[in-house]
Amino acid sequence: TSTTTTAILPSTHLQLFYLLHIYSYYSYSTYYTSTAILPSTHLQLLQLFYLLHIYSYSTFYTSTIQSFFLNLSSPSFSLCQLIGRGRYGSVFCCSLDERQVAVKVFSSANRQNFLNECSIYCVPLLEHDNIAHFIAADERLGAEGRVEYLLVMEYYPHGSLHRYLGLQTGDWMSSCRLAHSITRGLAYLHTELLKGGRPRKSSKRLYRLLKLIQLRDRGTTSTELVQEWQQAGVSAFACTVRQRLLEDGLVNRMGPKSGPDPASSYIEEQEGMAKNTQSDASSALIGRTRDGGVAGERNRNSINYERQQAAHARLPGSPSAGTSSALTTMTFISESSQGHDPNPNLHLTLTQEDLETTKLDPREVDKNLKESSDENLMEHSQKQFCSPDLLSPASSSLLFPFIKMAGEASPPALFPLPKQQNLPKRPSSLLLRTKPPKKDSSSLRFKFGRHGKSNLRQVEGGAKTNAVSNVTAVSEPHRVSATNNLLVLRDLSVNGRATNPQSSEDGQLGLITASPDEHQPLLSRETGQPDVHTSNARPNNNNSNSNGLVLGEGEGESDGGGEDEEEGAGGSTSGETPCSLGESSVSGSLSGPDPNPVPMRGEALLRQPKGGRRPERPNSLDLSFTTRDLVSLGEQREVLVQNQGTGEKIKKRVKTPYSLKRWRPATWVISTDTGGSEVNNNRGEGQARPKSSSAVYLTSEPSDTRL
Ligand SMILES: Nc1ncnc2c1ncn2[C@@H]1O[C@H](COP(=O)(O)OP(=O)(O)OP(=O)(O)O)[C@@H](O)[C@H]1O
Repeated sequence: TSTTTTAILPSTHLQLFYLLHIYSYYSYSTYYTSTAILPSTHLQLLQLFYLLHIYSYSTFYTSTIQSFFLNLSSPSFSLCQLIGRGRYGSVFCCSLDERQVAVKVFSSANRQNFLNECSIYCVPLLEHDNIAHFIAADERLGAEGRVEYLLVMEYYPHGSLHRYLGLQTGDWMSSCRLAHSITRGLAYLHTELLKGGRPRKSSKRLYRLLKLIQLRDRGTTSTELVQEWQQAGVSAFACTVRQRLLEDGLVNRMGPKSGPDPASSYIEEQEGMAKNTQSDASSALIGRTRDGGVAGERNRNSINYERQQAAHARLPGSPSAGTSSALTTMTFISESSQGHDPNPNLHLTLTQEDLETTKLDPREVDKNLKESSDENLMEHSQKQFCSPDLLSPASSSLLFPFIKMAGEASPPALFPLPKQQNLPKRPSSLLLRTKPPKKDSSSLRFKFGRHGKSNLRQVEGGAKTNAVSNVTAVSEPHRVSATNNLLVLRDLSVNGRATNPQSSEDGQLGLITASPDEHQPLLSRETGQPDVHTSNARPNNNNSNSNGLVLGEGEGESDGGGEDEEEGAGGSTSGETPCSLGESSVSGSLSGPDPNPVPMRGEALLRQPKGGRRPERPNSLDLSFTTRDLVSLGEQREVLVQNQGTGEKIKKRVKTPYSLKRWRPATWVISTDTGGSEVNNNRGEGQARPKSSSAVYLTSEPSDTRL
């Protein structure tokens, strides 16, 4: 197909095609499942590939088969040398277009076996190194004027495995290689192509195409064929007729939803013929029984001899009425047709001859039918491709080589391995996405003040100023983490409000999902606290360092932030206005007795503009973090580390803005050090934990941006 496709596809698409070809080896069989797994872009590519593949196949087969028809029917083509003999035919080595091929010749009596074998080879994607390559099929008149069927395959000089092993002796390694190649082919056949023996739609189409070509009279339809058979007095088996009808797409494999089934009508006709003529007991005229009221428990898809006999017994004068031994047909009936399934009529009629010749085990057939259901396919695919450790060689997935191959052939970002769909749930951690800074995000940026600017930007502006002053003016170890806390502080400050963790009452750590006072307005709780700075000075805080200093810094910076007029307005409502943010957060973050707390960037960020009105609640919470912030954080941290010469980790607790409390995640953890331990000053012994604030944990390394 690659050759064919090369001619079809523009060269620019070839590379993509090959990638998809590899990709398809493990995704094609779960094509429908993949719709849930694959990103939409990949899915589109896969669909494109799928169409191309079908197209290339049909083109390939049409052209190849037609050319072979010409050659096979030409007198130059002759069966040269007999190389083997199987149960259903003899195999010859032939020369065709100066190419050695193996031609398996079926007698007319083995026509059904010929069709079966053709149907296997016509399955798309059957191209595999370890599977014999099918070339063409045809029928012709043999030497004695009898029809014979030809199956043309690639010639393999080593012959069958049995013959090879009989003639050769090999060492251990070559035996292992041999076993591996065999199992690869088998695994490919059994796990990816024919799920339970049911051909796919595309294969059905190709199969039909092939069979139409095979028909001597190419224009013959199945209806005409049936008539032809009837006129000729041919006693056809029901399965054969159905097979023909299936080939031409006149019936569905699953049976019609309503209306008469052409196959069954034909079978009924045959039954009528049998009833009228009462002549041919071996004419295989058994159809389905239509009595849905057969008493007793019946197994699903079981062979129902009783029904069979009852059906025949209802035929007056049927020769089989008294001679059940004359029955040559069995009927598989899907019992789901009597259940709730609206489209259940899975009627597979198999003759006794079929069962004998193909050595079908009814239980196996039943199992395969069940396995071929969509649910089972889906389930199977889920197991195959959604295992948590698909890439592990230890995985039991037989497709591992393909997955591995696909993973190697394609960049992981381009073709991510299928993962189980994540159901939306409350996150236990938030991933800080790196995205380019937006001009304005209406979803979470609040509009404060008269300037119409987002609060965030105002704060950021102030933060930069403060950060510079911090870096230059101070050299305290804890500032490292304080600067890193900017990630969280910024996000918190977006909402213009933070709660004081020290003012909490219930002692619950912020790691819990929801606080008991989740629905209580923060204002009502904190109105008793005239100033948040007062609450910061509570003695239970092991971080209660120099609130006054922090306050002083905060005020100074607030002034510097250019929000004086708003600050004045917010003075009376300091408990609810954002102006108290910075102080509380900084006071929470500075660990240990620090006599010289210094303004930090995070502190400045928390210094919110004090608007005359409360901010609106956000419709969504964006905790995105720009790469620019990361870079700046990293730079500032380096500077601070150099200045301070220590890597002491400091955690910072901040107040949760009231507007955030309703949407905050269960835990906000900034884990900037994968290996490092968290510093959590909320876990202090006997320390009163904040009632409504979220705990923010920060470790030292700024490289990881996982929140
Ligand atoms: N493509 C081929 N290339 C070379 N030798 C072949 C090829 N196909 C078949 N043969 C030879 O012909 C012999 C008969 O093959 P055939 O397919 O008719 O029967 P089988 O596969 O051995 O068994 P069965 O009768 O169940 O199909 C094989 O044992 C093998 O030696």
